[in-house]
Amino acid sequence: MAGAEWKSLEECLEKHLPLPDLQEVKRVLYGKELRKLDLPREAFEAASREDFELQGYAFEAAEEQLRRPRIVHVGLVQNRIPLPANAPVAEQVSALHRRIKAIVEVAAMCGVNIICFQEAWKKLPWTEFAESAEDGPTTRFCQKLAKNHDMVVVSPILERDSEHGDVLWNTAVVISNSGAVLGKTRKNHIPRVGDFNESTYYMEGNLGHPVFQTQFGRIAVNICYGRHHPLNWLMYSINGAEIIFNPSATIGALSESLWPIEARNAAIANHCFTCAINRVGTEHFPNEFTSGDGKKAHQDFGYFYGSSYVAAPDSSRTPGLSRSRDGLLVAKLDLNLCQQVNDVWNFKMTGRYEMYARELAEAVKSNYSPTIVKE
Ligand SMILES: NC(=O)NCCC(=O)O
Repeated sequence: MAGAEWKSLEECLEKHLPLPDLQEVKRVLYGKELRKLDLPREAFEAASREDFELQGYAFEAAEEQLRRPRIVHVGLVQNRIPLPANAPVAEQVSALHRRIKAIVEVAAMCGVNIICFQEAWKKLPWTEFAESAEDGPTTRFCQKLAKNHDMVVVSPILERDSEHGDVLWNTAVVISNSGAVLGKTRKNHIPRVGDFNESTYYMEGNLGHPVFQTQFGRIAVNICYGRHHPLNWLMYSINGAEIIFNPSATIGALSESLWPIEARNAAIANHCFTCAINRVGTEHFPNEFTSGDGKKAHQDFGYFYGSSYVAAPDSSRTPGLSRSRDGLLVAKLDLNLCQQVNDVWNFKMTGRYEMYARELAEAVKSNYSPTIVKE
């Protein structure tokens, strides 16, 4: 399993494939080649000074007679944790805030309207990271960023809900570009796979599938492991999401072959844009742990492979950010594309939701027996 030394799938293809083959491979793997965004020189200079990758791509939609283009620039941020996992909690938080601030400043130079960070999660002693979604230090920090840069901020945190007995949740706070907290959404599906046994970390989300109306479009957040659940994406889409962010923390050995497929498939199946964001690097913990999966005790989860990307309803997608570096991916979207693709493929119209609702309602009953026709 490659670590940081294997930079990206895209770099590998470009290095090894002759141009005509490369073009066909890109057509199949990426839908089509997207135009690179002409981002400001100062943004590239700042990104290089701060040592993170910056890439930008544009998704186009057809011109319409009655609607003007609905252009929005999204920013996806992937990063290593700046300090080791056993550094004092307050120092880790400040270092993360400093790193994010530097990246958000570059996003502002690139005209980003909505920015989303990667997933946040951990257990003891990292429960000390947990904070109020409404007025914790990270939310207050993000409110300032949002207001200063006129940018919607999606901020995944570990939430401590002190109004309900200090319950911990894996939460994304959505902050309007006015600086006001628009609301929050919680991770609906908690992984019980390999080392990612988060069932002892926090509870399954209880807020359903909220969609947030922002000045730039309707957005939702499907947190990490939720991306394996097609119905989770579906419900955000049924509630009207035009862009679904998927802040994640996942490692190569477990999910790298799933990564390019799942968010991209969700964009296609739901006539919306999806933004898949993964962290970078290997994180070491002071104590060994096992996950009862037959593997030897170890002190890290494995390699978080970055590779953040944006996918569109017409099956096109951006290349991924690198597997090894912090990065900011800027994508220019025309939200008109969602309805345009819907009008061609009609997945909502042909979805037969009433039939599935009826069948699922039966299937979850304890006395259900599956319909299997036998000779
Ligand atoms: N953070 C998290 O839910 N990780 C689970 C692993 C995965 O979904 O790939």
